[in-house]
Amino acid sequence: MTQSADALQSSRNALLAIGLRLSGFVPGIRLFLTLQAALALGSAILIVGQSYLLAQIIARVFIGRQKPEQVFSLLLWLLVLMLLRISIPWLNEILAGHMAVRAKALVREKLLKHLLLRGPAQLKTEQSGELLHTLSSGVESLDAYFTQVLPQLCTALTVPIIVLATVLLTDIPSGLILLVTLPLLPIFMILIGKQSEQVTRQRWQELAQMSAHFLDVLQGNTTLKLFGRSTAQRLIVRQVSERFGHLTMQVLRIAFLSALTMEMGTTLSIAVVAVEVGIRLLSAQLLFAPALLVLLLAPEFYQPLRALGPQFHASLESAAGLQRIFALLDTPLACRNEREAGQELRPPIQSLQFAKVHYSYPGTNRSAALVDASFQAHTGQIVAIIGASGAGKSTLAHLLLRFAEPRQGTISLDGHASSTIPLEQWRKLFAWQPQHPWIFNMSIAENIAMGCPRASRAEIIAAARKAGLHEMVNALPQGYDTPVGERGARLSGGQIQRLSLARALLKRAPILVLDEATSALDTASEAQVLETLKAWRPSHIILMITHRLQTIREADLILLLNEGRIVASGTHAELQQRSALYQQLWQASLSNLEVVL
Ligand SMILES: Nc1ncnc2c1ncn2[C@@H]1O[C@H](COP(=O)(O)OP(=O)(O)OP(=O)(O)O)[C@@H](O)[C@H]1O
Repeated sequence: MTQSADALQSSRNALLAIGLRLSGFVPGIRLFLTLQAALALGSAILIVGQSYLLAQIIARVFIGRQKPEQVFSLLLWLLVLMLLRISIPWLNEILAGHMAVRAKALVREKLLKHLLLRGPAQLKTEQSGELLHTLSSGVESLDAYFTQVLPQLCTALTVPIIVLATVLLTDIPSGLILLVTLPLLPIFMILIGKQSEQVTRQRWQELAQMSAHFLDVLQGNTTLKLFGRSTAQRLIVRQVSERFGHLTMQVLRIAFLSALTMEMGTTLSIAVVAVEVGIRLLSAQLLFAPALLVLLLAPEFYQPLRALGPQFHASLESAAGLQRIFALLDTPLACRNEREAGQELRPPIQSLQFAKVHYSYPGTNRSAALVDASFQAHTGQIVAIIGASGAGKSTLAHLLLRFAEPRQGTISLDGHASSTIPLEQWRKLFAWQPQHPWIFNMSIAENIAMGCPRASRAEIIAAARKAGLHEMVNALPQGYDTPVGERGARLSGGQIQRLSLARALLKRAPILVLDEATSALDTASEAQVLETLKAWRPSHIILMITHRLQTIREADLILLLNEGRIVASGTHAELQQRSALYQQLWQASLSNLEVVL
């Protein structure tokens, strides 16, 4: 009994915790619950009224031998109550449907915003397919929570109490039987449900894993085919599907068992009331009308609890999805939250500074990705960041863009530390061309306009010209309206890079961060891009991460990174004199060797 009470408590707490958590960011939940409770109360009163009228009509016609005309007004009232009772589920559906749509939109928005705030470095630790599953199915599970679980819970908490009070007032012994059998049903249900809770959660995780795996296999289809690994992957998918099927059957078995227990429990309880009422009616201890009222009310007493059984399983399904959503929302951000108030910082920006910046990726035992990095850059300068693969170049850019916060040290713009400036405002000051640009399944113009959604077509074309993309786009039959396919499938690597550069240029931010901006370009296109950057230099700070040393000959400052440290800095001429490592790299790039930096 203690165990069952615990189970009851923990399930109620889980549902309550979900409600409380949701009420934090879905306004109107309290009002929704109040309306639901009011509708449940209305429903309970209508059930009692309807049963009372029916009992009276039958007693008057069959026992009192009254003519139908004499009970006409009662019949009319019965019709009115029946119509009102029918309208309650309809009202419920509208209300709950509306609330579910609103809650889903808000939760999805909040989750997406949180994921975007986590930035690329942190998101790398998640599986895209699993996130997609949570964003779609996890959020959709709110539907069941609002349209089934909460309304049924309100009904189950209200109707039995009103019905019980009526039966107690009508006939105390029958009321006592209902009272004794009442707690047994939810306890049975929750005891069985507790078992299925774990299986349901497991099933959710399995489904999420399966989605993640499917996405991985689909995206890496070409590689799998080339390396002859598609059959092995098919086998893995089959195994995961079989495990998922097995868990689904387990959930269904438990659901069936719980439904059976509920049905048997309620049928037996109703039978006990019926026998007790029948015996007392025969021995004239009870009149016909109250006896009939008790018999009519007994099934109504158990009905909401019976209906709660399947809803309880729906609630477990919702809880598994919602718990994953809350876990994602609870993941601390690697950067300060954009809502935090801070100073206003607007262009133009004169300088940026790294002062003893230190960073190590969370969850890694390896040495820090960036150690004690210090440098200054001013408007009008091109700063080149070079170094071997894994030296920490992208990490430096990510910290500057605040996809992560330094563990130690400060990054500042015009003397204002990043921690004092709201994230959204900070990022407005940067245009970024990432190493692996993301191209959306939209037209070329729409993709470029990501850099500035209000840009006119003329501005988009001007940015494309500067990035050396215009000629190619012009040659296409649909020009700038050409759809580029998923992840820019219809574009070459070089075209994707130019499109991404056009997007960054269109943003007209005072600081331009280019991560391998020209790595996929031919020499002529690269020269064109470098000319554009030279033209932008006077009014911008330009940071270029590159492996191609020829492109940075004219940089004002070159930072040479090695194992997370800036081991040398200066102009090309200075580094030629001072740094043996730089000389080595320069010689290697001059002789056009395939140097893996
Ligand atoms: N999300 C991450 N989690 C854990 N470690 C990471 C993560 N991203 C990068 N690292 C590690 O941090 C170090 C620096 O990586 P970073 O990407 O900054 O190098 P890089 O100089 O830009 O390399 P490349 O030229 O190949 O792009 C590497 O050792 C890398 O393995």
